[in-house]
Amino acid sequence: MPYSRYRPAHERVQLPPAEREWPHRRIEHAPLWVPVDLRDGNQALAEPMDPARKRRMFDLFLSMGFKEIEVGYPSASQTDFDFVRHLVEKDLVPDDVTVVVFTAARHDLIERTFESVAGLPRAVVHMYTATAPTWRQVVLGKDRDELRGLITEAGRDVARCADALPGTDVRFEFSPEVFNLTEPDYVLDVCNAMSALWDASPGRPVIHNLPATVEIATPNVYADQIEYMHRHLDRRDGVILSVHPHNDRGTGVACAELALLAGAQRVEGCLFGNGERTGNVDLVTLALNLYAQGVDPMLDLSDIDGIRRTVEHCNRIRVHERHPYGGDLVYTAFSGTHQDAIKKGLAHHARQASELGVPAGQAPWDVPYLPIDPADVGRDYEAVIRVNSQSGKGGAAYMLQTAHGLDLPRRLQIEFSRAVQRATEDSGAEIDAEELWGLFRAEYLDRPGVALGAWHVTEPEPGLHRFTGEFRTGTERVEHTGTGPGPLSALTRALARAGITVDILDFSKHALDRGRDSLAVAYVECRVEGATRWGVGMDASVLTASVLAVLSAVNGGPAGRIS
Ligand SMILES: CC(=O)SCCNC(=O)CCNC(=O)[C@H](O)C(C)(C)COP(=O)(O)OP(=O)(O)OC[C@H]1O[C@@H](n2cnc3c(N)ncnc32)[C@H](O)[C@@H]1OP(=O)(O)O
Ligand SMILES: CC(C)C(=O)C(=O)O
Ligand SMILES: [Mg+2]
Repeated sequence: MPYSRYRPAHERVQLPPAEREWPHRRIEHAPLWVPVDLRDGNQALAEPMDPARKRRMFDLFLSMGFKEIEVGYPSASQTDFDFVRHLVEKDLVPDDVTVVVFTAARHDLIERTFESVAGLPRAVVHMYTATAPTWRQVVLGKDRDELRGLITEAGRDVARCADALPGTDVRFEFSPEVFNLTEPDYVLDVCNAMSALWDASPGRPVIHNLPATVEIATPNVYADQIEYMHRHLDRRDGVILSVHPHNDRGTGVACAELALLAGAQRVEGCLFGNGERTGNVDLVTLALNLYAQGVDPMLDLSDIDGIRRTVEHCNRIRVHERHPYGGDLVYTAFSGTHQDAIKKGLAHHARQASELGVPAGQAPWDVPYLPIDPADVGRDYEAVIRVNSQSGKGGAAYMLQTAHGLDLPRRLQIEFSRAVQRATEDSGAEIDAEELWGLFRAEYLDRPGVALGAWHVTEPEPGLHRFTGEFRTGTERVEHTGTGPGPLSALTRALARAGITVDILDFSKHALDRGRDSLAVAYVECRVEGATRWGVGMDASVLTASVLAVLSAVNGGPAGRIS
């Protein structure tokens, strides 16, 4: 591969003088978020959104709490123009929301843009022109001064059109497209010229949006470029410094975050990172990254699957299973040690919440392998742990616990996990909660072998129990009696008389759910004919569950013979 054709970023970008405070800063509040899905995202779709899909996306933005929304490039297509008119004529823009319309720096396109917003109380007109050397020379055919002239002339057009639209409070946005490949002194000069022309002031700030149109360097370089602008822009308190990262190197999110450290106040991006080539920066990830640091993201992401469904419907592109925060698999652990840690972490979290006397959803979050509580974004815990051949004891135990209320003793978890591993290795597939339950039943509850007919336990004197019952295998039936200090020891004596030697090593039981009619489950670890294994019994009566558990252990090995 001819890698030497490519130049490193430091040869392509004139780096600004190094004045950097951004490495020492922290992001302590959310920036102004601006979704550009209806423009930048839409222009990258094989099948651009029709009016119905555009409307659905717009309504989603409102429900999530966006206050500034880029709604299209109305001079470029009739669909975009009509969509802006639809918003105006149906009065669909709430009082606290401002729409942004996008235009190139061309007189005819600017005029058409203003036609589209007539009747809106507020709008941002966003004008762009590429400023980087290759674009100047190859695309626009202009030198630095000529291009500056073209931009300022179009800026005057924009201001004139705004004056001619008295009912609409127009604010201005300028994007030096490919800012990140433009010489710092040149782009600073052009932006300052626009601030002067549009009279940027705190009461009517101008937005300077500095795109990494094509990502070409590590995020620290973008941060340096943004900090340089932040420090040197004229009328800084009359400028909203905005960023617009793309994701060509896969570091769009990092660029946006470092840019915020470097002084950016506003971020343009798309939900789940749709957009040209590898996409615009993903606003969902950015917002939830803040959330995961304890910062209010100022967006409602509590139904992430609903948001994802709408975005997938509108874009006709699916969100990847591993996509941060929203993918199907991102709150799921398959591997044994992760499952074990999550299971312990969730139990610890529940205990902490009850010690603090707060609901689990309010208690501080510190669960291994889960950066946020899946419930906060509308995910449930059931999907957190899934079982395949790489899963250990914890995963299967967690699934039996959440789906069926079973609290398996640790050594039983280990024993059952071997059966799970055999089953999943044979199939090569994942096992779902229903299949796991079927396997558990077959392994412990429905074991063939010795069964019990009629039986009863009496306590002829305190501390002495007598078990009498009919043991059956196939057509054989024998009745035996045994006595012992407890009902189970009496049972083991009766079994010994039937020719089966059983020692009880461990025993535990619990109710399956609260309430008087609930089932009881008993777990018993036995040495049967010299081999140690577990049995499980389930019944409305604790005693019956315990007796069945012993028989389950008996039946766990080679078929027992009774005599
Ligand atoms: C990074 C970004 O996302 S930028 C936004 C890109 N989005 C889009 O292009 C989507 C919609 N665009 C379109 O539908 C069309 O490009 C239109 C309708 C806007 C213009 O179409 P046309 O007039 O046919 O021009 P076309 O797109 O072929 O070429 C662009 C022309 O505008 C010039 N131009 C490009 N960008 C700009 C700009 N920001 N400001 C002024 N002129 C520009 C080019 O130099 C070229 O001029 P030339 O014809 O004299 O060589
Ligand atoms: C803001 C505009 C010009 C843009 O989409 C880009 O540069 O990526
Ligand atoms: Mg873009």
